[in-house]
Amino acid sequence: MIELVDIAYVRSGAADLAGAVRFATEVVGLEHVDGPADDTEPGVAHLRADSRHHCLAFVEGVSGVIASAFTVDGPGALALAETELESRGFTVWRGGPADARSRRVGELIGFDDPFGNRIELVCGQQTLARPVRPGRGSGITEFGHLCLDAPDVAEAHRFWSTTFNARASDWIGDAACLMRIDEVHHKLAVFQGDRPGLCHVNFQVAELDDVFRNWHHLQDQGVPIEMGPGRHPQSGAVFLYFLGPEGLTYEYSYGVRRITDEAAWRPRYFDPAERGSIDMWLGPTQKPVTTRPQITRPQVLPEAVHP
Ligand SMILES: CC(C)c1ccc(C(=O)O)c(O)c1O
Ligand SMILES: [Fe+2]
Repeated sequence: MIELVDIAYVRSGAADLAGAVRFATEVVGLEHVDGPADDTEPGVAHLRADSRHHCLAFVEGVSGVIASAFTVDGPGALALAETELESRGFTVWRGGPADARSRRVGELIGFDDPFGNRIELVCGQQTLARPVRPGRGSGITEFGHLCLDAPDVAEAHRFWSTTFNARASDWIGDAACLMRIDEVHHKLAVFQGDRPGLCHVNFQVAELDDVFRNWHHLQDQGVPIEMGPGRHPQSGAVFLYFLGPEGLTYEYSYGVRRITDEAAWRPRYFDPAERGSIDMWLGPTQKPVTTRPQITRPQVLPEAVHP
């Protein structure tokens, strides 16, 4: 069993790098950390929400998620994870110094989950001591969770809970499973989708007011709102989903539950057919825009693995 400590980052291709960065800073409210003092790397932009050096990286190229990353405890844990994954039949790629530098981690490995989502495991993710300088005052406090697409959610849960320490916090039938790796209700979610992909990235905001203030701001900017504001009955969070460039869906949320009594928590099973199972406020839950770019294979798999 491989112990995931936290989520680390999402790395995504961007056909229009400048446009993706502009949206992530001026609309979403992340910090663009690259600058003269940060050993700028051409074609790569790092976006920051909290003490992590970055939680979102855009790489100039074909749109679509490249990898979703988690931290493990250190080089020893990473080496054990590599052995464990290989013994389970996964082809594991070990990143070189340039890969690690670009991701601001000490070491990394990568593999494809059973559904084709590229996952990276890292150790030594760089922490920035200086306060976050948000591109806009959206109230973001933290990279909250990432949500992957998979055709079979129960199978995805089986994978994440047997290979890793992910535990189901709640289910929405066969539509979604919300999983925790620490006290936070979920840091990883899997949503039913025909193909692998990134369903959304989530950012926690400081106040309830931020969700509604951001909602107005996004509407003023003509940003497509995909769902919300509403309240998820699972985590109890007030949410807002919106569509950014490159087909990337962002979620703001406020008030995610923490599961402090691990032994007492039992996952609940919500029926996706019940009105209110996704939004207790009974707002429309059908996403108007569902154009997630297909993952970009040439960027996803290093040549060493797939010649
Ligand atoms: C609909 C998606 C998968 C979903 C459901 C519930 C929560 C939550 O309880 O916070 C989410 O964050 C989701 O993204
Ligand atoms: Fe979410």
